[in-house]
Amino acid sequence: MNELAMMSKAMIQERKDILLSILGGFVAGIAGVGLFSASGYMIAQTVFAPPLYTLIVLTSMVKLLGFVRAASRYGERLYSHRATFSMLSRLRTSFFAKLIPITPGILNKNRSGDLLARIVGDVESLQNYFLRVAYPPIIVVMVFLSTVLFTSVYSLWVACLLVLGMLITAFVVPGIVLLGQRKIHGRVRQQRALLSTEVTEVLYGFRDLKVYGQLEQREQQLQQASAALALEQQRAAGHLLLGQSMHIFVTYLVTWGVLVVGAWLIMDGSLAGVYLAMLILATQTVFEEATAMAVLPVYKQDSEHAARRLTETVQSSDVQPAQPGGQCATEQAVSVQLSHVTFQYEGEWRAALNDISITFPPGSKTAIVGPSGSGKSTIVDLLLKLREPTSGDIQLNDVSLSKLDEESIWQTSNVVLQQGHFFKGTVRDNLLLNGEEHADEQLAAVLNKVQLPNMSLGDTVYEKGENLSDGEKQRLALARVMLRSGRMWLLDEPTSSLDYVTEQHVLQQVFAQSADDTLLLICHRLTGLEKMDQIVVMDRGMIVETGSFKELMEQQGYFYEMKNIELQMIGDQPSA
Ligand SMILES: Nc1ncnc2c1ncn2[C@@H]1O[C@H](COP(=O)(O)OP(=O)(O)OP(=O)(O)O)[C@@H](O)[C@H]1O
Repeated sequence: MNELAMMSKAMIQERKDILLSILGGFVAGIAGVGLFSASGYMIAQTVFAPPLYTLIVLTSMVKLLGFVRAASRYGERLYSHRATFSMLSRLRTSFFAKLIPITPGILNKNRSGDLLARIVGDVESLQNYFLRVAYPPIIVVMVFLSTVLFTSVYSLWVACLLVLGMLITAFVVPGIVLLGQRKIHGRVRQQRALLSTEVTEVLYGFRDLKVYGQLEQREQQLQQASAALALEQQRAAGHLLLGQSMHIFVTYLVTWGVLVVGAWLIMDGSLAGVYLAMLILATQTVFEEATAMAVLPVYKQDSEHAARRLTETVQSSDVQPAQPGGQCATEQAVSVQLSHVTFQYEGEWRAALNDISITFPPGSKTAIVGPSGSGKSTIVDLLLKLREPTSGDIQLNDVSLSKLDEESIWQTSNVVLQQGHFFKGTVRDNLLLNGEEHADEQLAAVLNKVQLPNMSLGDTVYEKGENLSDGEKQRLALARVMLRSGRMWLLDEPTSSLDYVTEQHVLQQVFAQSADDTLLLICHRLTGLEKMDQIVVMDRGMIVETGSFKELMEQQGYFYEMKNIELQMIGDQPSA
């Protein structure tokens, strides 16, 4: 199965532990068959009052085999689980490595709860592929062939009966299990993803659901999803039980068969009666060792389904994984050039950006303004290589983004996104997100610059910055960015929640620090734009005007109208 190629690759890397676990499993299986055969033989021998030394040898053998069985079973479990956990860790690492560069595309398509279920549940399920699908059959076949060889020394009929029983165990029972399994195929996984999705939606949207009076209804949906998952889990468990029960049935059927054939052979004189108990116990033990075969199809399908969902996740994105490329020079301010850039979100009928061409010279300060939805934030996403343009080219320092390593772009960028994320921890943790070293004095100074003098570095920040006001979050995001040394500033509405005075003070600090750098400021408010080198006015994915504040006001076009409306709104006199 193609989807499981990643699992096979991981297994090859753990081949030493895998070989040791197969060896351990084989020795444990053989020792088990030997142990019970020797016990059966010993019980039968006691009837004939054998010499003491015979009993001593048999008893010692039973004890020794018991010890070997326990020790090798322990070894098998130890190495197989060690291999499994190493494989899972490799899979997780490679899955995350593929996932991270394509995250924007993935979040477009998957609900976060479903994604969570995939990342945690599906990767975890793959452990069953090795532990219950890949290596147990190898051990079963080896132990079984050895047992058939052993029984054939005493009776070919018994050996044939074992082969017949094993064929039923290996093909008929799993076949029946597989038929039923198709019906419940993947339903547990789907229900789990659904429940995870419902839980995240309720957690994220708790306040809105409460205010809109929808909480009770969503709680009911949550309970329904939980009940549906429990039902599917019950069905799946029942199905597993059915497979195991059928296997036990076959085991006893074959054991009875050996008893009948053995009795017949004894009467016939072709088998010594003392061996009958030994053959019966050997049969029962070898079939017990093969229990894994009955549930193998269930786990095989489950692992395939999990692998398919994981493969789909990392394939289903409009963004290609990054190819290592050139480095963006950090010692100089960055020049940015967009040439005929068009971008369309997957599944959208309208382009978010339509044939945009614009240059931001090194060290320039540009404001991008325009109505909501005009494509301003999309430009930032494209510049950060979080998305690829549908057509056209973007160049940083005259090098196409497609040739630049995205890490190097991020390193040279000081970014404040519209919805910056804050992590559970302290203010210090959230400031030091970039991994750079900064003394507490530096951190406190930067908090001062963004007008957060009362916030101390040890203050707790809740997940998503729940305990901070929107204005505090924006100032903390600006403080975070001011600790970086990038030469390209991309600020997407960084002060939209601040009052005018605080906004001007904070922006002044940002402009002072970025004096020699290229800066792009996306904003709705048109105040304070006089000092920008260039203002880009956007509407419906297109650039409708560019120029300095003075030029645009003189043109009396789109920007002039916007400015007048703003002045009227705040009760100022419209411009002449
Ligand atoms: N993830 C997405 N999937 C599909 N369409 C999107 C996505 N993000 C944005 N869009 C659409 O792309 C267009 C441009 O969005 P963008 O966020 O760039 O606008 P904006 O000018 O930054 O808006 P705002 O000022 O409200 O932040 C909008 O029509 C929006 O609906």
